[in-house]
Amino acid sequence: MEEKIRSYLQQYRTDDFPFGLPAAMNDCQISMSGDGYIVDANMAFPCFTQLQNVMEKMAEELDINVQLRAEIQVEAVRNHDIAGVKNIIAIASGKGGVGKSTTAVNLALALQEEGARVGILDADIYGPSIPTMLGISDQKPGSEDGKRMLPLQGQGLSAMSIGFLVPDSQASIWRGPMASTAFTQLLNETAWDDLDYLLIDMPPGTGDIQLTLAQKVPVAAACMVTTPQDIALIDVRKGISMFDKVQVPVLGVVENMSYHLCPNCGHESHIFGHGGAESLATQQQINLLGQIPLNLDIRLGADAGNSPVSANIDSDISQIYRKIATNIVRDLYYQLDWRSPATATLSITEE
Ligand SMILES: Nc1ncnc2c1ncn2[C@@H]1O[C@H](COP(=O)(O)OP(=O)(O)OP(=O)(O)O)[C@@H](O)[C@H]1O
Repeated sequence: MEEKIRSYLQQYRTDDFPFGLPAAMNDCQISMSGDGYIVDANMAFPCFTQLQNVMEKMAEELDINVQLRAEIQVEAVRNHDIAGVKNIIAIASGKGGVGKSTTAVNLALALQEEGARVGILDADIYGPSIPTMLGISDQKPGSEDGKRMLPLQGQGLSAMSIGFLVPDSQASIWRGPMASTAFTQLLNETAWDDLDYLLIDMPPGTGDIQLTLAQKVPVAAACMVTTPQDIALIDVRKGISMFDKVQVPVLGVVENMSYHLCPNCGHESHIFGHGGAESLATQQQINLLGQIPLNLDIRLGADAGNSPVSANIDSDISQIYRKIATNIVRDLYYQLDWRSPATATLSITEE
């Protein structure tokens, strides 16, 4: 039976496991326990939900009892010297107000639910909103060694923001170079605690500050957040070309406020237009990583520092964010991790 289980995992194919399960695993041990089996899976990217789905299908198809014990062991896809962080992912938008910060926080929490150690860095020097969204705006970071600040903890995430350090009114008068210096200090002088992923909530837009940040920070990849509206989509194109300039791969686009689902009758209305992000993704040859509805719980959660992702991990909203979060780290692994079977190997032979 152990062989059957291995072969099932080898042949299993979905978007998350396009080369079968072993290609996404660091290790897999199968043992017998009572009248069933235990699968100890060590995965290369966080994907608890998808893995659980595989196990349930396998139990049904092979007609066996299976218990899953999963661990996540992520590696850095890019070399850098930011201590305590493996991979940095920029969450960016071409324009303000599309829900970038809300999306960044909820994706960070979703990644955490999927098994990763996650942090979030608020690069929005002029309008830091992460402290409020995590419900920790009244806290101040401490330090153990007098050199590096300890990140604050909000809903399990390690967080750092200029909002913890100076009043809003003070940061808003800083000029570009001062703002980007403040940001690089926040990144370098925080004692990040062995994070698999650090999500950076980028300032909206594609001006000088954004370009400097994209250049200075060793970002593994970026994700763009947009609404389906034309004007927001035009700005996304600018964002993609900004990251292209500094050779940061853009994994894809997340469409926020994509549709509204009527809580009474279930009718889906496309308030800000329909299909925009999908056609943009096709044109720009990037992935549509997912679509998030306009939802009252998302707005209330962001205001109250109580995200719907962690408030109810089985809710539809939570599942949407968790799938998008897995799509992002999955693509990071398959497209950029040197250990991934999809990463080309280059061999040079001497004539
Ligand atoms: N999917 C959603 N459903 C309902 N409300 C949302 C959703 N996404 C974001 N919001 C709300 O939209 C407003 C703007 O969101 P947010 O602050 O995240 O935008 P932003 O793009 O980061 O803005 P800025 O450009 O100022 O940094 C907030 O009130 C937030 O609660």
